[in-house]
Amino acid sequence: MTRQEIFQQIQQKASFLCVGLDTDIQKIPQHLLKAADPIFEFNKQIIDATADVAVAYKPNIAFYESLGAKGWESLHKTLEYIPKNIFTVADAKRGDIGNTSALYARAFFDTMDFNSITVAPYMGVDSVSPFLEFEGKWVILLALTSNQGSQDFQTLTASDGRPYFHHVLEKSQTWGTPDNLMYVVGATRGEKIAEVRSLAPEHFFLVPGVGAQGGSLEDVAKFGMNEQCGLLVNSSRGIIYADSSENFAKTARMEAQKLQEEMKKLLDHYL
Ligand SMILES: O=C(O)c1cc(=O)[nH]c(=O)n1[C@@H]1O[C@H](COP(=O)(O)O)[C@@H](O)[C@H]1O
Repeated sequence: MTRQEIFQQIQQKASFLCVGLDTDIQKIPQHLLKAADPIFEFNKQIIDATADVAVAYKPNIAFYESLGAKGWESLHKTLEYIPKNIFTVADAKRGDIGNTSALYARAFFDTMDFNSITVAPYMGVDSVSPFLEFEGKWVILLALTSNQGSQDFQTLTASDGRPYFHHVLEKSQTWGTPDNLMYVVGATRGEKIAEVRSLAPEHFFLVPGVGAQGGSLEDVAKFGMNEQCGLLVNSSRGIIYADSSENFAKTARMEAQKLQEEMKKLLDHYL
């Protein structure tokens, strides 16, 4: 999927919402446990309920691989079920020496047909570039993450006096382009989003941390939006676990729609 196609979808839906499919067998409504594949059944209903307000879905791979072969099967079925015009993110946070990264890339881009994958930059160029070799696919590189531990390394000062995440943003722009590289920038880092935007004016950002982690959507738009919106804002728990009753999908839709309505206002204001 191209950058233009992602932007078109954002305009059509007046939304830059990514719904996180962090589907936890311990948290899904009890009545679904009777289904042959409860994880898929849950995802299917969430997708049906939110597809008109979501421009992306992000299954977090940990929730699936923790269940072994059955979990991978649920993931495959979920990916197949997502409408083809909606952007898909394999939130796998991979990255290893070159030949291993090449196989991770094959797993998520060939064996499965995800549009993108989250990748950790720590091992450098040869760990990231195998993912960038796939035509039409995207790397979403961790730049400044939403968690507390992001301060352990990402914001440390390098020998030239600038924080490490600045180096990640600058160096990686020699590896990929705004047409195959996005960055993860946590919503919990409000004012820092402007700093990231100044270093990567054209790139799309995947922004997790709105909802359960307390990030402000308004700040994300204020500091991060560019001419093509340039944002995919993720919420997982805030949408999919808003209700644990049989009405979960309806409530998930209401939560997703609330975010979409706020996003529409922000798009009208900033674009
Ligand atoms: O790469 C990610 O998606 C990610 C990066 C980051 O900095 N922070 C972060 O929370 N995430 C993911 O985004 C999702 C956030 O989920 P909620 O906090 O439930 O909305 C989880 O799947 C996290 O693994």
